[in-house]
Amino acid sequence: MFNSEEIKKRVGAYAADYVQPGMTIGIGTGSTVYWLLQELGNRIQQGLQFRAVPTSRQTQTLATELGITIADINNIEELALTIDGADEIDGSLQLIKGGGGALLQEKIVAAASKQLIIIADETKMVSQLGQFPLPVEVIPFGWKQVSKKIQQLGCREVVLRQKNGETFISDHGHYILDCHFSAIPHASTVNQQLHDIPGVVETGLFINMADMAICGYADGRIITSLPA
Ligand SMILES: O=C[C@H](O)[C@H](O)[C@H](O)COP(=O)(O)O
Repeated sequence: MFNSEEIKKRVGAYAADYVQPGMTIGIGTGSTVYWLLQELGNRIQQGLQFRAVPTSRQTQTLATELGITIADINNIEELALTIDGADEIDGSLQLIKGGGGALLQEKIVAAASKQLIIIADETKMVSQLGQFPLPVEVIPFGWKQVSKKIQQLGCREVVLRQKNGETFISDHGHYILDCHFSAIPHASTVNQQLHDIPGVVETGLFINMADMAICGYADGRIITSLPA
């Protein structure tokens, strides 16, 4: 049996096969993507050449250390593919993302990509989204007003994200509200309702964006799935 870190490592390495010479790709953020980056770093040593748009400062720093050529998204027509992690994945490959606070840049990069491949361990697969608190990125001004409006949508608790005893600030200078819905049966509707609240910058709901999920299991299986 494989432990959680080993599963992430195996899935990250597996997904590296999708990166072909000469591609310009998007690279996500998080502890699963960490292992993808390590494998891509190995392959660069063996001669693989590609360019990447990172989805966070954290990924940009690590990618640069590993010798990955960084591309500016504004100079690119379209990305061949993006590989990213997720916090929850349902059977239709609708996602909750943003546990690491990178949802805004991740969504922009995913939207600029022909294909979005999600890498995850089995704990991320759910029958319905919403157990994981939904991250919503908001501008700091008036965040309590925004929080009240989110509660009016049926969210039982909204928590201003903290890190090391201080308010978490995203790469783009925003706050993150972690929204405890318990269940999100109509994710597309909730996504739209959240976007309609003034002050909301982006939500962690990635609706109809993922083209494939690569999921690793403790027993060693790695299963790819397409939207149901
Ligand atoms: O903001 C973070 C991202 O959306 C991550 O992709 C997500 O939180 C999953 O990260 P991990 O692979 O560390 O569970």
